[in-house]
Amino acid sequence: MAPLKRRAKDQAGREAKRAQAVGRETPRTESPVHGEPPAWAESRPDLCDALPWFRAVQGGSYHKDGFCWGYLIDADSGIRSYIDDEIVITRVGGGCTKDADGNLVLVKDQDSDGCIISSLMNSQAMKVPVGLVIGDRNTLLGRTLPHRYNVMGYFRITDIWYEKIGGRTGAKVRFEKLDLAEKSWWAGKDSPAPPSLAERDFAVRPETETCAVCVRESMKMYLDGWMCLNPSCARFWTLADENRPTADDLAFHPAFLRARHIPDAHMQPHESLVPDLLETLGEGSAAADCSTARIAWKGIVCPQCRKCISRRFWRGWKCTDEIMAPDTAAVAVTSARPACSFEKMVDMQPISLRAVVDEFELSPIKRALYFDTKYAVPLVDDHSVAPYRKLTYLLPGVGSITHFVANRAINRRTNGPDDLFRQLQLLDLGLRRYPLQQSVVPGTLTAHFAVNYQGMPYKYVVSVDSKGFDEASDEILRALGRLSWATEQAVQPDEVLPPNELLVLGYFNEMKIGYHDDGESALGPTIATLSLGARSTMSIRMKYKYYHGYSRAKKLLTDDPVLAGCRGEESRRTLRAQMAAGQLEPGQYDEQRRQLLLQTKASTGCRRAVSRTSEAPVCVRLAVHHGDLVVMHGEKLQQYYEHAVVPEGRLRFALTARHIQPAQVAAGERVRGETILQGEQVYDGR
Ligand SMILES: O=C(O)CCC(=O)C(=O)O
Repeated sequence: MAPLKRRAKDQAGREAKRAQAVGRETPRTESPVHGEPPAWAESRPDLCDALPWFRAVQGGSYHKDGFCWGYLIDADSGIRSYIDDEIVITRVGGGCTKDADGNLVLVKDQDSDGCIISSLMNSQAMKVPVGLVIGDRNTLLGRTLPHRYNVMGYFRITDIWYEKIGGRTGAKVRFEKLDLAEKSWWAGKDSPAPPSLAERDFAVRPETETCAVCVRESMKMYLDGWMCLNPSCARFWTLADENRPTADDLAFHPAFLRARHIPDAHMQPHESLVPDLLETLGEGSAAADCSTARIAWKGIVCPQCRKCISRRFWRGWKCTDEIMAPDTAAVAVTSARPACSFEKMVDMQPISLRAVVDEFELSPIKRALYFDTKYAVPLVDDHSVAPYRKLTYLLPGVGSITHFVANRAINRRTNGPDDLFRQLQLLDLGLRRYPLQQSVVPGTLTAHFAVNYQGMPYKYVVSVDSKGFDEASDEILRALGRLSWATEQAVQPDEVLPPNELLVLGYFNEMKIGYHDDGESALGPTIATLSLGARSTMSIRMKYKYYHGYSRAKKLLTDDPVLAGCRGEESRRTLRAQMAAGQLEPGQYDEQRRQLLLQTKASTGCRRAVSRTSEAPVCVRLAVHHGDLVVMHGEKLQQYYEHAVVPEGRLRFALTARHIQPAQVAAGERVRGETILQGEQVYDGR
């Protein structure tokens, strides 16, 4: 085989592999495009993180504040959709569901009350250009698109109208490219240049006719004849030739497709198509100023290869990354494209505690505590671990949560929380964001940074190699000393398993960790966390299935533990007792539970009205401050309950220590886990 031909064959094979790896059909061997998009992405979260005009991680339209800002044209643009080098005609989303073949079908009539339609109408009326993105599942264009998501350009909305689609009224929109002077990058390779502006006939327009019934004008959009396009008219979507049974095979009128609007200097987009976030963040001290701000952990468009990249690293952005979302990683492995070397690391100057803590004197002499009776009220112990205040929340038969409340003396002590907060910022801990394991949108990253020392990969994210404690700094080991101390204070002596694993989480402004549990099989039942920097709120609630007694798929629990505070608790407990006493057959038990839980509208025995689909109410809520320690104990606590943490300031660290059963760690790795704390690494509780 001639080398060139072989290369082409290899390329086609790679394309096919790539498509398979990301779960798509093999792209048809379509004609190539003429150029490269000004920005592109391999995952939807990357795209939306980097482009302010397209923040919609789901759905085809990004609309906000009443306007439509961005639109995605992907696999299914609906019947009578159209695309060429300058025009896009597509369906308007909303009111659809997927049929058995995955095609979107309208389930209700669309009208201008819908937020997508009204946002498009507003953008048209107020001359707001809309950014268009084309996905490589679009087959209408008939050309091979270079990336999964490709930014096309800014378009104006020229027409929004209604058609009859599958017996329903559905809206359509026509976009026209704003810049008619330049050849579109998605035009066919070697295709002729577009006519110059001087050569164009801007007068071409389809004819309009007035409906004899509703007296409204409609354009003659279809070659097959004029129709009234007013959905409230009796003549809507009816060709003059009424003998035609359906209007499904209509073709657009050439004048409708050829019509172009004279460029309008006043029609300017709100934002750049490819924004330069890095330039706005500045350099040196200016950059340090906002290094943890919400805007500083948005994505950027790589200035070298134009890929949209999320901020995965504590210190900045890297275009090529060894850990990616499953679908994007597959692309990286099989893509013929050489890896881009671009990276931008920010000068992260330490942030003072003053900048993240709102309290007048940073830490209280002794924290005054108030407990909202909406949530569990703890046992308060001011003596046994003074100077800490010890708050214990007991979940009978399940476990406990112990909150060690710090104060000024504890925090200010040399190498105490105040020092640790600063020291951790000076270290290069290797914190980064990972793709969430279970996420509706593949490639979604955690909204916090993480690094794991020894042991089990962090369950909340994809598996990652952890560092050994032999690589841990003195600061990390001192934190581990505090966490070991807290574990010993919170747990009965015969139940203490010393922590041998530590997870550091870092939160910038507006970062958080959503509801999850820490119940990995190889982990002991105790989880201790040291909190540094901004205050946070920790919420604990029963998992959905234990609260309701059935899974989200409405499958009854086989073994219902009937936890205190669950929905319909008393009745569920009675039924379980009857079943245990042999008064109910298993089938009767299930039937009665089904009636109680799934067939009644509202639950009984709850403190608030709940629907059959709502999440369990928060049962324990902790205000966790700088220097505080929280210990969760009990295997069942992780099995039955879940927790979330939402910080409030510009920077927070959470250091969480757990015990991993050594048998679960590969033999060669165990030595890395030895944690012999020395000298001041051992904490004395002061
Ligand atoms: O940020 C925190 O305080 C808690 C982190 C957490 O939930 C975890 O490590 O599982």
